[in-house]
Amino acid sequence: MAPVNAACIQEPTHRPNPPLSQEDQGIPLIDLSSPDVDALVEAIGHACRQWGFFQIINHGVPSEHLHRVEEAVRKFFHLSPDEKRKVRRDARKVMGYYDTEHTKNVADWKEVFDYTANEPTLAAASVDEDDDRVAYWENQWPQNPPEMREACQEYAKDMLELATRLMELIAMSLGLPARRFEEFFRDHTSSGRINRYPPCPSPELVLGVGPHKDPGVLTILAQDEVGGLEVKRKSDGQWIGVKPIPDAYIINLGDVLQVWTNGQYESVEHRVMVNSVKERFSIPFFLNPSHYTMVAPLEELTQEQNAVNYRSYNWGKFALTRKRSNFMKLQVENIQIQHFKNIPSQHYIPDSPRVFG
Ligand SMILES: O=C(O)CCC(=O)C(=O)O
Ligand SMILES: [Fe+2]
Repeated sequence: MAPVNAACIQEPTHRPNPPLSQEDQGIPLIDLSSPDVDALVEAIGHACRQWGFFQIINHGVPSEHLHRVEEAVRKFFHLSPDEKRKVRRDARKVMGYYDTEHTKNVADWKEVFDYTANEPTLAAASVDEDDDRVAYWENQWPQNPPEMREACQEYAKDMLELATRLMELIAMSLGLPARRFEEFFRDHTSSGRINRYPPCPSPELVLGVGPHKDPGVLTILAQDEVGGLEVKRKSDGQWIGVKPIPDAYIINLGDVLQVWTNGQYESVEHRVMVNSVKERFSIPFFLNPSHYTMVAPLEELTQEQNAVNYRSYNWGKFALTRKRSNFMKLQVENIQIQHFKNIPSQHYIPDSPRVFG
């Protein structure tokens, strides 16, 4: 087993504390096949407000599609490091394999494969606010195993369908028309990811993924039976283990939804613990808007609340800034959604890092 690299070691206050983590204390479980739409919308609204995190069952995604991805990626991750690095992600090619991701400047104990769902994806070329040039993200599929490409592409279609349905339910839970969010996804920048967390000789010192909030609209996550994901409960800040449930998906709200709802719904911090015995796989799908979307609180909701709680920002530039900071260790704090929060009677936030560029 590879020894723990110093770059992965968490500050003592961030280290996992397995004996204290309580599994699944009330994380909502929602049956999407319920014929009572009003009750479903109410359950979704409640879960979004109280937790920002919930699990769904009977979601309509064929389980064979997920199993096909699981089998293919297991073969891929068990190839030699040299073989995997043939499709390595770098600063220019933003999709592919990598094993150097950092969350908030500490290296994660994991390896990853990323692919874009809408290929080629129209994206921002630069983090500079005055630079309007666009780039196209393309996928790098491994030659081995050859079936991985098709399995992931088929799965991405399922995820988009499910995400569209969830966004309709979320819109209704806010008293908005079901298709209120549709306009933001014309050239969506959604992506799929496979996380593999190898067994670790010192799981008490590291995290598979450090505490973070997902930056996009929402995440649909499949986890295997090993467990390790924890969510920070909004009501008391306790870390709660998210119990693996066969055939369920975990949904967590991202920062964009927090801003669109003017803070009515919040993205929630989560992290991943690893263990010394078993490898773990998780398969998230990140629903993201078109790169040119100016993310801002929806007018209907700011009128209702008579306040605008966030400044608007360009999604493509935000996403690119975050992608770069996750890829290497930086000397400054990386960009976070709280930097866009409006503070009454204050025009700027003195200690915020430079936002773009
Ligand atoms: O592995 C998990 O359970 C969660 C991973 C995660 O939070 C992420 O990839 O953003
Ligand atoms: Fe996450």
